[in-house]
Amino acid sequence: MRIDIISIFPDYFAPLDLSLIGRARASGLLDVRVHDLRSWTHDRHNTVDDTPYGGGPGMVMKPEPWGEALDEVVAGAPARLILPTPSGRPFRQADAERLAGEERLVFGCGRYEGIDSRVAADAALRMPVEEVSIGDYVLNGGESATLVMVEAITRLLPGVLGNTESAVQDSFASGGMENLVEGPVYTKPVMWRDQEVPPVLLSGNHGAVDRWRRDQALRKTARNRPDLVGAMPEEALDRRDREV
Ligand SMILES: N#Cc1ccccc1Cn1ccc2ccc(-c3cc(N)[nH]n3)cc21
Repeated sequence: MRIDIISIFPDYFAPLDLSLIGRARASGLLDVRVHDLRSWTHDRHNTVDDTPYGGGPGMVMKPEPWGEALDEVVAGAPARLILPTPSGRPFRQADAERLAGEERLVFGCGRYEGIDSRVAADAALRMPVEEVSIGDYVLNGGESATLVMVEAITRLLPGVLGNTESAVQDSFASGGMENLVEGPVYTKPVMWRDQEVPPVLLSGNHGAVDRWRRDQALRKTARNRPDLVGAMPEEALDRRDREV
């Protein structure tokens, strides 16, 4: 997969040189290229913003640098443009799985009060464009949202997670009945500050461990994410779980 990121803060993406994504890039498994939008400005001050038509607070990102940047970065090769924005469609695990199947993604990171709306409209003449929100809160720009989405997407690519991790068992399994959050996890020592590891996990009884883990996940989901429990089909809850 090739990912291009366009931003006025390219250094924001230094974390993509680290850890699993950094290793995947170094091994050639993943091709991530970060571009400074100001490379496509032509004035002395490298201007990327201007006042909003119709008045209002703040500034809006000018369309010209974006148009030239996308023309050069995409360069006719099929790519999907992802534009983080507070007003976008919610980004979910199912979107991460869907986008992990793409050959090329381009992330356009806005700042100020956003990017001139004609940029998305013009790009949509040549490629699929998605305006996406990572949550109902307002960030200062698209960079953090892009880091979140790039991590959620690329961790699903074959070979990116090491042998000790697995995306298969992740919670938020999209589409299946197990719309559950992760339950508690434990490791050595068996006793720590007067807290012992639940004995079932030491029993070697895999059936009992699986049932216990599912029960704990249901309880945690009911406690922290009642919205997910409501969406769970009745048959997914056995009699014991209905007491949660
Ligand atoms: N647009 C806008 C905007 C509108 C009003 C106030 C502040 C901003 C800042 N901003 C500029 C670019 C940009 C990109 C993504 C987000 C973003 C995404 C999520 N999920 N929250 N915030 C915010 C962004």
